[in-house]
Amino acid sequence: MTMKENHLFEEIVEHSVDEIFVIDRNGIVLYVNEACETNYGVQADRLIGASIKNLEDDLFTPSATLEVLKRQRPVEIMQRTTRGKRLFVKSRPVFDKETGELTKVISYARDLSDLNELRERVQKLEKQLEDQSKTQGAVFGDIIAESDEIQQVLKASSRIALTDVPVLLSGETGVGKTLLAKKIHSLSKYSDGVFQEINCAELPKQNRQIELFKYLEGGEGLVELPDRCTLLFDEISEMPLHFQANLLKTLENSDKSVRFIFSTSHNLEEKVQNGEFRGDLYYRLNILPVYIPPLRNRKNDIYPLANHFLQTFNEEYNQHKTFSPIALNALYEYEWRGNIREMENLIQRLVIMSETTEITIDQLPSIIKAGSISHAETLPEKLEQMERYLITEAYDLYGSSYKVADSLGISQSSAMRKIKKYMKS
Ligand SMILES: Nc1ncnc2c1ncn2[C@@H]1O[C@H](COP(=O)(O)OP(=O)(O)OP(=O)(O)O)[C@@H](O)[C@H]1O
Repeated sequence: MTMKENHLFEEIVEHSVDEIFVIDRNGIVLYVNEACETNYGVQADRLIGASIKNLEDDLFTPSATLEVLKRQRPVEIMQRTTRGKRLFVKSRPVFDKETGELTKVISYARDLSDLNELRERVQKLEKQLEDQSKTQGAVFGDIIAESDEIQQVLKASSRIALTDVPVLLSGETGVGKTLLAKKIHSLSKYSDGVFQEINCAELPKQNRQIELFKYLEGGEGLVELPDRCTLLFDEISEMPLHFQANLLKTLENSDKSVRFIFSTSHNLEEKVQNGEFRGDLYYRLNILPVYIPPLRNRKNDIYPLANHFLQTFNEEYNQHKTFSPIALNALYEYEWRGNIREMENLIQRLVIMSETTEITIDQLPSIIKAGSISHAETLPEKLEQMERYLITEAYDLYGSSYKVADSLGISQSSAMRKIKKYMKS
């Protein structure tokens, strides 16, 4: 080895992150590199010449080197230092080639404290995630519920699910009343029975449902219900008046083997005032009312829902579509009169029909494009909308906060802040 090579070699060993520790056959320290300072808080030259027996317990425990001296073979152990480090130590004996006697023990120690800490943190996070998905899985399942409004609805529903009292779900068309009814069924003691939907507007036309009704009334019907079941009377306000009388009787005589859920997208109270709905039935149904707000009043759900449907239809049609930020922003601004159903149908159509991987604003229906900066009322609202539009458009175009800052003449940190504000997804 040349002088230069020797020097290089020394440097490598000296600066190795792993500690290198060498003792002779009597357990006297011959060499230790500078990693020992971090592991034990003692400088290397104070250790050289010391006996390993004296160092054990004072600096670390147990000693891998002593084990090697005893057993004359390689040893791997976890060691704890008095500085609180956890070291993984590999110790190897070195034998004299001629006599075969042990001459030295070389040990390599790797500090695993950080790794352990990291592992503990990961384990903790995994546990948190598991707990979270357990509660969400149990209560929310596949219902997207980012907004406080819908979380309140879900909380109330999971309490309601534990009772057998009739429930009245109200909200505009497509807000998720049927989905929620199914959720209540799945969380209730009726979940092992069937969930049956009855469309009240269609009632006079459907013989099977009339038969079901006869059965519920206690008459002899062709339909038999299982021991326990949930019946969802969809659009209850559309039920003809003569059926309403039957329903009232059924509810009064119910033996609790059936869970009744009613849904309406109309104002039942108004219908009562107009004489189109029986008041006595209304009060009977309205014991546990649950109102699901329209999507435009719970904007926090828009991005998660859009992403959820994009993912679902991407999987279904084996696609990898994404939304351009500005298209996503237009979905955010839109009024969604048809609520979640409208969004679901639109995204399904876009995933199937879009010819590009990225779905851009010009592929959206013109009503959505047009609305994207229109309905702000006050000056601050209008300014914010304009800013949202400009930021998302610039980001859409350039894809970097630096270029957005440059093109709009603002600082990069301000561009960054605004991108985060307007483009959370
Ligand atoms: N929070 C949600 N997360 C995921 N999907 C949802 C959510 N809410 C509704 N949906 C979906 O939107 C569609 C419409 O929902 P649903 O049929 O339950 O609405 P509805 O209020 O019963 O409508 P209608 O009054 O017209 O009967 C369904 O495909 C449903 O799965």
